[in-house]
Amino acid sequence: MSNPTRIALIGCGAIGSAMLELLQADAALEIQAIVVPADAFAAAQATAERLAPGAQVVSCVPPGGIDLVVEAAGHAAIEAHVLPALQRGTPCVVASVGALSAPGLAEKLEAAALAGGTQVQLIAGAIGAIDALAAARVGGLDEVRYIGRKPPQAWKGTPAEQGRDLASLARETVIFEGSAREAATLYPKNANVAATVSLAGLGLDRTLVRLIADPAVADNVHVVEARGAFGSFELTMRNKPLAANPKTSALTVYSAVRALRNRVAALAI
Ligand SMILES: NC(=O)C1=CN([C@@H]2O[C@H](COP(=O)(O)OP(=O)(O)OC[C@H]3O[C@@H](n4cnc5c(N)ncnc54)[C@H](OP(=O)(O)O)[C@@H]3O)[C@@H](O)[C@H]2O)C=CC1
Ligand SMILES: O=C([O-])CC(=O)C(=O)O
Repeated sequence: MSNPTRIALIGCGAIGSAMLELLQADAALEIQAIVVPADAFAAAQATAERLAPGAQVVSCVPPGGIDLVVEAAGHAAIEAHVLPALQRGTPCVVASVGALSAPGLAEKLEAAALAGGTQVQLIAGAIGAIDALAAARVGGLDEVRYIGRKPPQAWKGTPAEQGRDLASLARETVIFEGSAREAATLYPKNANVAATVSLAGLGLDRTLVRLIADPAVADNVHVVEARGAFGSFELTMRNKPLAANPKTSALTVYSAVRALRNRVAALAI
């Protein structure tokens, strides 16, 4: 049997710890390091002892002995950890796709990957049909719309709280309408999907986004409507949120685990 792929996981929150739980079963994938800020060390150590006893908890991706980096931490972690890893030649898998809404960051990621002779992979995360959308782009797209609908509690700690009490919303309320770039910038923990849909499709500035707080739903509901030379599609996802973070859908965890498993699988799908 070949040596396992040695992984550095950035972030040990709702996504990171759920990934560790699932990856315990994968002999071909070995968590070598868990990268978290100093104030999250104790909690990450406790999680590592339970789910990845061989992993060291550190504040930076170790410069050697890592074959693959996976980010599940938030936008700031891209500049801090993903760019340097790419420059060193380590491939990276990224969940915080909304970070690419910052001017110049996509170009910096490409330049770092080119300099390191490696690749950065943006996962589909909480949304589906990214393969279909990216393929449809080849033939030309006319319009792509994305609607993100979540329960009011999922919008806590975001600009959606300005001028309204989320807890007392009686009916669905549009909290944002605009471009995917603005959505991903204003809602870094809630609009990664908006960025992913736009990067696969019409781009951050031409993708129309509506975000809704809806007391009538319990799931994170994502709708994509696309039209172009290929024809059209409408996609609705009703994702179960993670108990540890209602902003985040469980599918994001499965998408990240799938990305890692596909990197070592003899047959990938
Ligand atoms: N592509 C997609 O579909 C989706 C993407 N996401 C992205 O995934 C990210 C993580 O989600 P989730 O796990 O639910 O969030 P959590 O807040 O539960 O966990 C984030 C973790 O990352 C750590 N962290 C924060 N900043 C850094 C940093 N600079 N370096 C290393 N670790 C850091 C946090 O530490 P501490 O506790 O100290 O802050 C925490 O351990 C989100 O911020 C979002 O950007 C989320 C949902 C869907
Ligand atoms: O997990 C989800 O449902 C989507 C999400 O938070 C995001 O787009 O950032």
